[in-house]
Amino acid sequence: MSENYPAPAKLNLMLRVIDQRSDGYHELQTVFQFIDLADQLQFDSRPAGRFSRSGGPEGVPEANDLSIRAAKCLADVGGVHEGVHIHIDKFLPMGGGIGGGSSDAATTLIVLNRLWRTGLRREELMEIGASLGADVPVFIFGRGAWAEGLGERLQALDALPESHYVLLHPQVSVSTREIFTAPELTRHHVPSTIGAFLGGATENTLEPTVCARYPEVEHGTRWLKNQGVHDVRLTGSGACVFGLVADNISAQQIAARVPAPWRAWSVRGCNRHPLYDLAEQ
Ligand SMILES: C[C@](O)(CO)[C@H](O)COP(=O)(O)OP(=O)(O)OC[C@H]1O[C@@H](n2ccc(N)nc2=O)[C@H](O)[C@@H]1O
Ligand SMILES: Nc1ncnc2c1ncn2[C@@H]1O[C@H](COP(=O)(O)OP(=O)(O)OP(=O)(O)O)[C@@H](O)[C@H]1O
Repeated sequence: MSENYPAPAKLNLMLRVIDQRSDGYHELQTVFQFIDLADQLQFDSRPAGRFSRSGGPEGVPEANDLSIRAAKCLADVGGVHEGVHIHIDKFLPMGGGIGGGSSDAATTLIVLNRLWRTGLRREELMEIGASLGADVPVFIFGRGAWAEGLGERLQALDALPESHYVLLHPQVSVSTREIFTAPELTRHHVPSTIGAFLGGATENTLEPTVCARYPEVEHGTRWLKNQGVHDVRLTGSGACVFGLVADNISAQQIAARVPAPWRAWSVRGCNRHPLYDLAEQ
């Protein structure tokens, strides 16, 4: 039986859209923190040119899976004459704003770089990651971070409180692309600072657009607030919302009360990716 490798989710503890570039992408400021909720991946060697997947996200064809795309990119860049079978035990909701697909891709790059002995440095893996999606590089960077640009200019924040959160998925899937292309989205905000974030400026400026288009997200936010959860906000482009609680027990009690079909978890912030040392050369 092959080894299990985690692909943890992330939260955006704040997110601010600063500007729109001429190619349509948006300049952001955001704070990333990992959480202890993860997909689990297994890798089995296959002959050159053979790439396959089992398990994994429902409705995503094998060839489009970000983990398979990541494996193929690494094989190309590294001149690898091997294939791989990837099994994904999927626990992270899709279109949840917690970076499930991106994290699967990052774990694939980190693990295959070892198994295939491609010997790429962390920065090189991050570059491959950036070609797959804006959220991939931070999972390879492996530390809680302040991010700018599309999320690729990263500054480690190792002293973020590793708080307990309740994370709620209101059973809708939000397309990141839909939110960023929405005509009503406010695209220009005055840049913030790490100091302002640490002082409590934790707004996600995508939230009004997401809540207007997906009322379930607003209902989920209200439900968490009614349970006494503090500082409730959207992560990424949603659909998940999360907020602070004092400890694991309170988080579990609140999560257990969540009305179906919503789902909720007691999670804890982590400033280090569980595979951080595996990516270090
Ligand atoms: C919202 C965040 O989750 C915050 O961490 C990320 O910025 C989104 O990262 P992601 O899901 O990896 O997004 P990508 O797959 O790279 O982009 C999906 C689509 O969102 C839009 N997009 C994404 C990121 C960005 N900074 N500006 C954009 O305009 C683009 O239309 C793009 O086609
Ligand atoms: N292994 C994978 N797991 C999940 N989604 C995948 C995967 N591979 C490709 N995808 C595609 O990526 C899309 C985004 O999925 P993901 O779970 O990363 O969303 P998200 O949590 O909203 O991400 P983000 O916060 O990065 O916007 C899915 O709708 C799916 O089509």
